[in-house]
Amino acid sequence: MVEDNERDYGRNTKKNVLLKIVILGDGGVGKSCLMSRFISNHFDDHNFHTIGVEFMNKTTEVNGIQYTLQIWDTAGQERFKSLRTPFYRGTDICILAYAIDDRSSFHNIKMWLNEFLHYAGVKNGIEKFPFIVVGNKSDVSSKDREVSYEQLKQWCEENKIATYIETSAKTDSNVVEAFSMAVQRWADLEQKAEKELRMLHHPDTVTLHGSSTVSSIRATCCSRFSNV
Ligand SMILES: Nc1nc2c(ncn2[C@@H]2O[C@H](COP(=O)(O)OP(=O)(O)OP(=O)(O)O)[C@@H](O)[C@H]2O)c(=O)[nH]1
Repeated sequence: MVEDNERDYGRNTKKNVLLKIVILGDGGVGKSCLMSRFISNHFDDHNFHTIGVEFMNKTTEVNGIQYTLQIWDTAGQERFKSLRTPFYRGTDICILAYAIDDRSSFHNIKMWLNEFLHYAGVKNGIEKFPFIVVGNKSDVSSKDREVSYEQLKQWCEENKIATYIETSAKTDSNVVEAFSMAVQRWADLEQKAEKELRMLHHPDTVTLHGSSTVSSIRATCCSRFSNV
């Protein structure tokens, strides 16, 4: 995560959490359009390919916590690989995008996942990193659809990715929801990691049968204080 002096996750909801998000996927699936729909609620029917990377910031609130999202739109074309991969390090959330009317972009999600894992240096396992798979262009007619929602769901289950959604940058369907889901997933995993860390440093606080971690910690604190 990008360091932020104001950060105080989980305690003071008025403070700001800064998160770096990268959007990966084949050229033409709509990564730039997803970013501009989310940032400025704008859709441009252009056909320019991104070269290298571009990033933009947006402040948003999820579950009462304020986040500044630094969103990195990357070039999906193979020839730009060396320009985009150096920017993967330090990423907090990875959006893997495909277009629902383009089967090959869906099959390539695995390649994008592996490229990200390699260059971002993610070592803790896929299930511990906040990935979200986004099937864009959900506005296309059913005769043009080449990937079903069921296939998306199944692929994510097989690949241990808990968060997925279909969007349309064109009609503004589920775009804000996709980013909110991604942030929520990050927050859930962060909370889980903090809990694990607490357990590691205070192993004596979690072994009381039938009591929650919080009450176990409280119980330990009280007995320590009462000994003073
Ligand atoms: N029907 C439809 N078209 C879309 C949608 N999102 C993007 N497009 C179109 O898809 C084309 C490619 O969109 P981009 O956002 O440039 O795609 P990209 O993934 O950023 O492509 P690269 O920069 O080459 O990696 C453009 O012509 C967009 O207008 C969508 O939700 N629905």
